[in-house]
Amino acid sequence: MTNTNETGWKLDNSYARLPKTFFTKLDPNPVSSPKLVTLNEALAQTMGLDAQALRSEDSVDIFAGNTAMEGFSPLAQAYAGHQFGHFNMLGDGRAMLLGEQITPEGERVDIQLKGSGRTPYSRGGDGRAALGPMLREYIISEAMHGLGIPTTRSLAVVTTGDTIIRETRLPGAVLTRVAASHLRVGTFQYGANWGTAEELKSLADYAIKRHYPKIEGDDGRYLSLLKGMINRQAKLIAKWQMVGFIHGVMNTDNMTISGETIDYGPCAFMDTYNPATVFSSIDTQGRYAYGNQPPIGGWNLARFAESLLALLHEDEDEAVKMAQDAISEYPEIYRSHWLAGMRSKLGLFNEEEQDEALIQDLLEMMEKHRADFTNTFRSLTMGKLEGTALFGTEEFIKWNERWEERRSRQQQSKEDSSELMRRSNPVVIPRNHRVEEALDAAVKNGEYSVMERLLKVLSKPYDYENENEEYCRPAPTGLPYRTYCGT
Ligand SMILES: Nc1ncnc2c1ncn2[C@@H]1O[C@H](COP(=O)(O)OP(=O)(O)OP(=O)(O)O)[C@@H](O)[C@H]1O
Ligand SMILES: [Mg+2]
Repeated sequence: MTNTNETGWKLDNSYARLPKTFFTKLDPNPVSSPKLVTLNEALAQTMGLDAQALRSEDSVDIFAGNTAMEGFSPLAQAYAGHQFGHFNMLGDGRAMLLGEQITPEGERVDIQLKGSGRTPYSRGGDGRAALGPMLREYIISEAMHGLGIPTTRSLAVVTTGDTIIRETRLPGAVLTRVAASHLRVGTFQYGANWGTAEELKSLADYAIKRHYPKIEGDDGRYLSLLKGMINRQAKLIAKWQMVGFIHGVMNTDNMTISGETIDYGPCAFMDTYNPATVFSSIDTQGRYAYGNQPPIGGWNLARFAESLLALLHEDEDEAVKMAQDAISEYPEIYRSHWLAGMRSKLGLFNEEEQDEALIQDLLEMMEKHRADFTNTFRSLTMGKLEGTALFGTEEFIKWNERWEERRSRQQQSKEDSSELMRRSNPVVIPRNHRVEEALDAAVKNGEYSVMERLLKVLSKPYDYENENEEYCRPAPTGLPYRTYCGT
């Protein structure tokens, strides 16, 4: 047990007060020689934690799961999930929830270790994680935060000193993840399938209290929870589409109730615009391709709705009807978030009926001419029409005239419109080859400066003052980029 007062930990564990079916308490699961390799000082500060104290041996032992914090017993959460459409019992097979930090702002955030060893939900797995994938999660989640997209955060990575065995032998690591919570659609699916109606109700009320407090105590709160989730997920997925983020494994256990992006396993950012883009080596059917993310979000929300049926109405037919009515609104809700995002990317404030056609026409040309997604919008923002064959084509020149005309048909000035574009079109994204370069240096050579530099650039992705040209270039063409779940 470690006394943690000096560090600034102010922990609670409200999750442990839920019915016991939702978790299993765990003992620490020590690793041989933990070493802190990266610490998110800015995040630590917003959480009321002292960065210096977090570097101490005692803190590193906490990050490694070697010791528990005073008065707290960690736990593994139970959940289920549809993985590539197939329903399974899952749960934290390689993670433990340490507790919830109450920040100086009064917010409650989960502190969870990922890669911390076997749990009762590990099935055949070793409960461990490799250094590369944990650093990758750190980089991409922090990049998402920089982009202004709701996401779990990364506080620290420690190496364990132990080797883990995958296709090769790899250095083991533990990531400390910070999240609004780790409640997933899969947590509700677990509650609906393996819990009693009362237990499911406790879970739903708990989720409402943490994430939808405005509806707490309302009579129709479970339907409001469903509608709130539909809106948050529609908004989240629209934001992913705006920056070309491909999650890669949108199973229902990887969709949060808070509306944060979670699980940075096989995700990656699209370079050349093509809705069929898939990076994950296991997604052979393209289920989670860029262009499929919006409908898959709807599919997952339908699974969430199913898990709530018992709470929606005592009459089953009535409950099904309520769920269906809510779910049927998702496509339109998503579309309005997507349109709003795309209008901003094109510097448009007001709404005109022809806007969707204007946007679709640009996207179609980008696909045809294999234009880089991020750099096309960056060039449009800067008014520097170079860098892609698209800009030289007659069809683009015509489109450009239409766009200019459309921009002039609004009250706001051209300068305001450009400013909106600068806020909506990132200059830098975590380019796949840049991420790989940073990981290579860290994992193979223990050299973290490449990653630190990358993180710094990614923390200000809309900074048009420093163009960071070398971080903007797409990968040299070669083999298609492949990602792996990293389990
Ligand atoms: N090495 C492992 N040992 C035991 N269980 C594992 C291991 N890797 C993954 N799992 C479990 O397999 C399931 C699906 O894994 P998935 O890749 O979605 O999650 P994850 O990356 O481990 O975690 P998270 O969703 O929390 O980011 C989860 O229940 C996870 O805990
Ligand atoms: Mg997962």
